Amino acid sequence: MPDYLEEVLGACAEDDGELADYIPELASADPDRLAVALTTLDGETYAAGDADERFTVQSISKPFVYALALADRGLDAVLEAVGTEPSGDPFNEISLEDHSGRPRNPMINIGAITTHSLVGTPGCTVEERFERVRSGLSAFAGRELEVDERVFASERAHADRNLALAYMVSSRGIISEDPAVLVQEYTRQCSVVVDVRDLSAMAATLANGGLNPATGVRVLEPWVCRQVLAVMATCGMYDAAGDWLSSVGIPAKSGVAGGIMGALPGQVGLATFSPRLDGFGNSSRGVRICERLSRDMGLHLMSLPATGPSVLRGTGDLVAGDGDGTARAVLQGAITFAGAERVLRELATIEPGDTLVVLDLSRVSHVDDVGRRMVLEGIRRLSLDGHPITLVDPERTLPDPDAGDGVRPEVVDRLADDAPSDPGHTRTRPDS
Ligand SMILES: NC(=O)CC[C@H](N)C(=O)O
Repeated sequence: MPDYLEEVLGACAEDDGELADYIPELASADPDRLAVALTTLDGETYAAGDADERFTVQSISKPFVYALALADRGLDAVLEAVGTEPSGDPFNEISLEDHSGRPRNPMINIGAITTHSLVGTPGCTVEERFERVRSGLSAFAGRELEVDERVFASERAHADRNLALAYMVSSRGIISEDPAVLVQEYTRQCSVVVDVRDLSAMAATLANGGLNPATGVRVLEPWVCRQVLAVMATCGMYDAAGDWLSSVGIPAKSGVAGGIMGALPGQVGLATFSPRLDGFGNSSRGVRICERLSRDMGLHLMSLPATGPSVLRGTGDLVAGDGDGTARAVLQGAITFAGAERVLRELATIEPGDTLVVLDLSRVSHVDDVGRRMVLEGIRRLSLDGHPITLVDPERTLPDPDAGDGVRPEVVDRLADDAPSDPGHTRTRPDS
């Protein structure tokens, strides 16, 4: 992986675009810095290039602060103030919905300024709210992040446009606090300092359903992650969001200091840094690196492998036992809707009767809620047809297998007549 990342940086070294200069301090950045990092969902981070270079998070803070607002106030309260439609406009436009006056989405400035006002418990002080933002961003990154006071002061002195946006939102009655204070605090949020390792850890936390894979800390509930990733996918790259989703296919967010952060749900978090920006305000080389990573590593959200058909091991047919009429299905991988449907279709071929049905889950890695409910419904119906059922589930991937109607299958670690498949790796029963 490190060699590959070096190779990608080499291939994307040519640069074009301009430094953001509407924030004077950003114009003094070294424009040639280039870095990439990638974090797996078991917490391994790979980095290449100027990975120790620090820069301000800028707009990449927006999805994370949106997440904190959702966690603190709930979906309805946040949706009342900020929409979820791509604006098709540049990041600093006055993009308000005509009918409601809401900012169109939380990834553009006008929506992000509004979102900042929703963080923390209602009535908290400005300082408490900012500490919630700072410590929240830090939890995503897995280390304590701080504000770059120079960039903060520099942007604060040139914040007329954001002030205009905040006054527009205020005039529509969406915020009730002083717009000047809100812009100041939003600007402070944008001035938090990160490097590419931080950003890729933050991205990996989103990709991992809210659990920081490096620290093991649960930062968000999965529903918040899903909401944030959906809005990133449609709005994260501003008026280039459609091109980005079709060419890269990774929910992502860029910042004017030159960072890009991308989170591919269930797979990986990644980040790039290169300060020169394209006409949309996205890092030029960062966009090219992400395109390449996506292409090389097959990271496009819309090209997921089929998981359903392979969930039944072997030919997929029920395996008849040693002439004793036992029906046995060996399941493997992740059981979500598509896999559970496949399992149910197979179980439905079993004629009513009193033969034993064995469902072997010892090779199952994960069962989601719908997979669990579907498998349990299959068990319930088999039981009503007269079959005793045994679940081989040494890892308890199917927690609390209560199928309703008083049906509770027998759960065993392995069948009595089964030799352990790999004596070197004896499974132990988790503490109950
Ligand atoms: N695109 C960005 O990164 C914009 C963030 C910047 N702080 C601003 O509000 O203008």
